[in-house]
Amino acid sequence: MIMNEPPTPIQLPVLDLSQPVHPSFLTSLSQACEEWGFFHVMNHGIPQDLFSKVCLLSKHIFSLPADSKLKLGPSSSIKTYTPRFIASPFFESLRIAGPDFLASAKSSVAELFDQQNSEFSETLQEYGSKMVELSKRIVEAVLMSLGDGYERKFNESEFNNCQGYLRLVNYSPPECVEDEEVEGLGMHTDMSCITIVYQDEIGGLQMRSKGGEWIDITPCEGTLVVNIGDLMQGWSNGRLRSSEHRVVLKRFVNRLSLAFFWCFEDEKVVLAPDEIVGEGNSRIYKPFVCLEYLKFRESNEEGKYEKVGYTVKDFAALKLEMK
Ligand SMILES: O=C(O)CCC(=O)C(=O)O
Ligand SMILES: [Fe+2]
Repeated sequence: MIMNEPPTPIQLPVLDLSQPVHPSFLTSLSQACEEWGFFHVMNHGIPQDLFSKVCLLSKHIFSLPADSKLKLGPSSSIKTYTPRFIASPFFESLRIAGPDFLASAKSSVAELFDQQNSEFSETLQEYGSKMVELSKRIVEAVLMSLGDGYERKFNESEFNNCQGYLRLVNYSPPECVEDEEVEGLGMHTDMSCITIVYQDEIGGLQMRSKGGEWIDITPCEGTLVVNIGDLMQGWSNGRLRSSEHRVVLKRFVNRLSLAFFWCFEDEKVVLAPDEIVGEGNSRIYKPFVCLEYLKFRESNEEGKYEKVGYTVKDFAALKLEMK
């Protein structure tokens, strides 16, 4: 009998921020960004205690009664909360927007509690500002991986006005499920330049290969997951891949994640610089305004997360003339 070989586990590169990036590492980083659009980061400067604290505070918020949480959205003026049954039956999230994470957290907290809960706002402020610093360092490494000196050329000029927001996500445990695999968040690409994800020890995040195979991204203590988003795919003329991913849940198991999205400013015109396109290569996207793309995505995917098919390709791909 011929046994099928088990699939080779994918070893995504781990960017180690405690030391200068080695040229040989840049090769694996650029390969991973091109092939998978995913990699890990370690020695990122965010202490485990801070993750634990943010998770604990998030759990407390998600455990509040539904009518309290609904004061934060989706129909209220503040709109920071996405309840279950929008993205999926299991997914609920709270958004804290930068650059003033403190003010953003405070405005949600003020709706939820009679008294000021300054611990929540201050912790989220600390987490948000650390994530901003981390995002800048990661973008720098990604630019280095694209070519010698690109971080010096483009980091300031193109990425200086980026902004971040944080999504605290709670996945309720599926109970009676017929299928073995339950999607907590269906297949999608992120609208960001890069996304940095902390997932708890449960795991469940999966990336999709170019061939359509789902590959587990197993949690590893001390590392964070980084993925390339659509804005970066557009800006890099497709050299960096914004790959589809999803979250699968285990029966009876609750899952929590913290996703940080680092994005261009709304008014930015996203256009790959000539050097990034490279001589002799065709431009595959027309220039587009960041906010217009975000609006395009929002108008196409409300309540349809599991069916997401629209990406930067649908929005900005140039129809190449056949020769
Ligand atoms: O929950 C996760 O691990 C990932 C969430 C995600 O992909 C997203 O919010 O875009
Ligand atoms: Fe995502």
